Amino acid sequence: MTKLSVNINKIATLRNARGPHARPDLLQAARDIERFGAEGITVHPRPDERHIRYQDVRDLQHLVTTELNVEGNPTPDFMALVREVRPAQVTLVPDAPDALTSNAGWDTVGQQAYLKDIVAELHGLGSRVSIFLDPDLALVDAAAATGTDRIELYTEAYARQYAADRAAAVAPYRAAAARAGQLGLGVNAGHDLDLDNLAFLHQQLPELAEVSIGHALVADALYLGLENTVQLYKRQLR
Ligand SMILES: CC(=O)[C@@H](O)[C@H](O)COP(=O)(O)O
Ligand SMILES: NCC(=O)COP(=O)(O)O
Repeated sequence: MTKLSVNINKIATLRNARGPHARPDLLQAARDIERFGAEGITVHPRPDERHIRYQDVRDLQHLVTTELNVEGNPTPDFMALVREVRPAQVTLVPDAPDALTSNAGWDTVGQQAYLKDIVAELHGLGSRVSIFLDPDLALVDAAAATGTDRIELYTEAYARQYAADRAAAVAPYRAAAARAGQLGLGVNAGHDLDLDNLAFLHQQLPELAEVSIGHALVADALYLGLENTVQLYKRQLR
């Protein structure tokens, strides 16, 4: 079974347009998303706190009853936050502070020693660790050597190529997921997944443990409603 973790960054973006206590109520949205059937809540606090604020992560830790997945670059501030919150899963993403959104996976070959230390510290906190990376076999092999539990396949390239040639788009992801499975790594995926491209990825990657989806899901909810949208995404994963 592939779990759906809903990324609520964009709900925070809407709230922040009117200040920290404005509507929509982020915490209530997280509770409702779980009630509507999501199996996890994902947040990606960025250094400028333009959507998820560090305090949101602290608050969510007390109310999420499924799994809280906290994504980010393991800067000193991020590490201080996860030491305090001890999320069920930490997804390491090498994004620059000024990145509009995540735009690259880890170089697990060049940064293996660094990642190994971070993974060990996160394990000491009791968190499962996932490393965001492109679907490249050498990167998967090097990720395994860091001691990470999972990888998160960065699916922007898949999403971009999907309409033109979905078989070609998914091919490197199939190979990377299969290699991860052989190495005993769990496989997550995320970025730009939507109601068009999700079902095919799920069919093609039997190893897929979890997808984290935010931008498209929140945009769809404007038209379809949040409850209906969460259920439509879950249906793609059957
Ligand atoms: C890790 C990743 O793929 C991102 O998609 C992400 O968490 C979304 O971040 P933004 O909501 O800031 O674009
Ligand atoms: N890890 C990916 C994620 O959380 C959501 O990405 P997106 O659906 O907002 O592109």
